[in-house]
Amino acid sequence: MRKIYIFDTTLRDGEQSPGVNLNTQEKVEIALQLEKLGVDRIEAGFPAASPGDLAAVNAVARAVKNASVMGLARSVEKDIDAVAEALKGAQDPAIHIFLATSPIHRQHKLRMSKEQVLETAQKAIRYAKKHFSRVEFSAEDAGRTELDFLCEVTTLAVREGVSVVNIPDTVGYMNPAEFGNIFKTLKENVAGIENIQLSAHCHDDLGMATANSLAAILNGADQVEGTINGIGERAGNTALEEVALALATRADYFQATTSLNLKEIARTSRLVSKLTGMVVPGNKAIVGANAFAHESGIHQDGMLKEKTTYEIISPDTIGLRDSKLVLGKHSGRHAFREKLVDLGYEQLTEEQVNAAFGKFKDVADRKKNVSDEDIRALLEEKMIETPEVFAIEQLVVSFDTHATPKASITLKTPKGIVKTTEEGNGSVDAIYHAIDKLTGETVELDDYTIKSVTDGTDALGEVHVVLKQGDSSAHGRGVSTDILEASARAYVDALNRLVDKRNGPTRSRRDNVTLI
Ligand SMILES: CC(=O)SCCNC(=O)CCNC(=O)[C@H](O)C(C)(C)COP(=O)(O)OP(=O)(O)OC[C@H]1O[C@@H](n2cnc3c(N)ncnc32)[C@H](O)[C@@H]1OP(=O)(O)O
Ligand SMILES: CC(C)C(=O)C(=O)O
Ligand SMILES: [Mg+2]
Repeated sequence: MRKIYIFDTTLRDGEQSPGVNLNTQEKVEIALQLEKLGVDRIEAGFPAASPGDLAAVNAVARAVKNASVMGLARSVEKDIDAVAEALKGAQDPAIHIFLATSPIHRQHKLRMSKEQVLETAQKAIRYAKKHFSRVEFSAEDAGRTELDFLCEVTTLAVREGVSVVNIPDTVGYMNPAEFGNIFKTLKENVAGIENIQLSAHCHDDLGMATANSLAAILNGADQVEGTINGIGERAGNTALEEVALALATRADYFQATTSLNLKEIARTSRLVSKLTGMVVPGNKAIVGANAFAHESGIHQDGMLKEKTTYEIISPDTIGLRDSKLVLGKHSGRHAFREKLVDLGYEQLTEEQVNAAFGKFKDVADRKKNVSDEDIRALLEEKMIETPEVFAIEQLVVSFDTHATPKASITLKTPKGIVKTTEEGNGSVDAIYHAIDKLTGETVELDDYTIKSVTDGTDALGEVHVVLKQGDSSAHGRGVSTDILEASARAYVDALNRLVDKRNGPTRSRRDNVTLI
């Protein structure tokens, strides 16, 4: 297996993400985690950018012991001096200098001819070599540089004794075939290329950074540059975790490996996200919250039978505990039953599971994710099987800050389906008036409590009421994503229990199940 060197630029190119600004302490914290992850090279910043960045790079240089710490410089002496200053005290320092080589950059930005570019690069490399034994040279915008000129620049850099020539696709313009061909061409045409390392530095403007980096590896690149979570200028850089996992998962194809301790990937990703404030999208490869989550019934069934049906990477490879089976409206009975067993409801009959599953699908239609608490709440309600003397068929509530709240209820009663509309001091009061009228029961509301059983605005609300009727009282509970519906259900549940009590010994089947 060929070793691919990992050059992490989270603290430099990653910090170039709009809105990201890491202080010294944060840079050191990330650098130490990158060291644990096992990256070979850490580009800690751009020391000429500001005294603060110079100090931060210096702090990183002094803290890190097991990776080479590097700083970036333009091909100008004062930038190189700043890197030399910043890397004082580093165990294994190296400099990264760059100069754009593409016609667009030469003409419009640098305003240099090809000859001036070659001359400037040569002078800068020579100057850098006075301070550093290891110099990396980058031909900025290499992707849009004429191939013969890129060969010329690389030949010069090799001749001047750099250790690494980096080929950046600065604007993410390349596709894998083209980018791979650059490496093949350099390998075949640059004298002495075998004495240096070739590096790939890709950006993700067209979503091809990882693919381009892998194409570079297949065509001879020794090093890949990138960032954790793919953060960076504009659409970001190559996500290093993607390259590392592609190499590890498809070692059969790439025949290459890295020195990364893959188990540190999840932790590193979380830290970088926390300190940069760059939220990792849920569907992000490898480190997104959904990367090891399965929602649909067919996939969950496959996962329960054999994980490799739907997972090419085991979550524990990157330091996560387990895959997640997320219950939602696409889930099926296999996953639902598994969840019930997990939650301690293994004694339920097939009939009870089916009834609970139907209820679960109702909630899932209204809620993005159905949590463990939601399921517990649903089951507890389902399993207390008091005979349903009264049942809500429909509830319509009208609320207006300038009018009296009204509730229209359609109720199933022993006399048939009945309907009424009543007003109240609030929406719940109107609902309870309407239910009183339809049931003909005279009760007193002794207690009413409401709580959210799960998180978020689409959480399940749980309402508890206590109704008194003469000497008798009964507790009722209702659960719904809508608190008015939960209130109505709790009230009707309590009424049913009162009637059940009045009718003598319970006819409910609640003894079959254990309530938690
Ligand atoms: C592709 C990349 O990611 S490159 C790295 C990008 N990162 C950064 O730019 C972050 C740090 N940069 C900074 O803090 C500032 O830009 C500084 C301190 C480097 C320079 O600031 P200023 O002196 O104010 O110059 P400014 O940024 O406005 O312009 C850049 C100048 O550098 C020149 N330049 C750009 N790249 C290079 C290079 N590799 N070598 C030499 N000169 C360069 C530009 O042509 C321009 O020169 P000009 O002033 O003669 O027109
Ligand atoms: C400085 C260079 C390597 C860079 O970040 C780029 O070209 O994208
Ligand atoms: Mg870059």
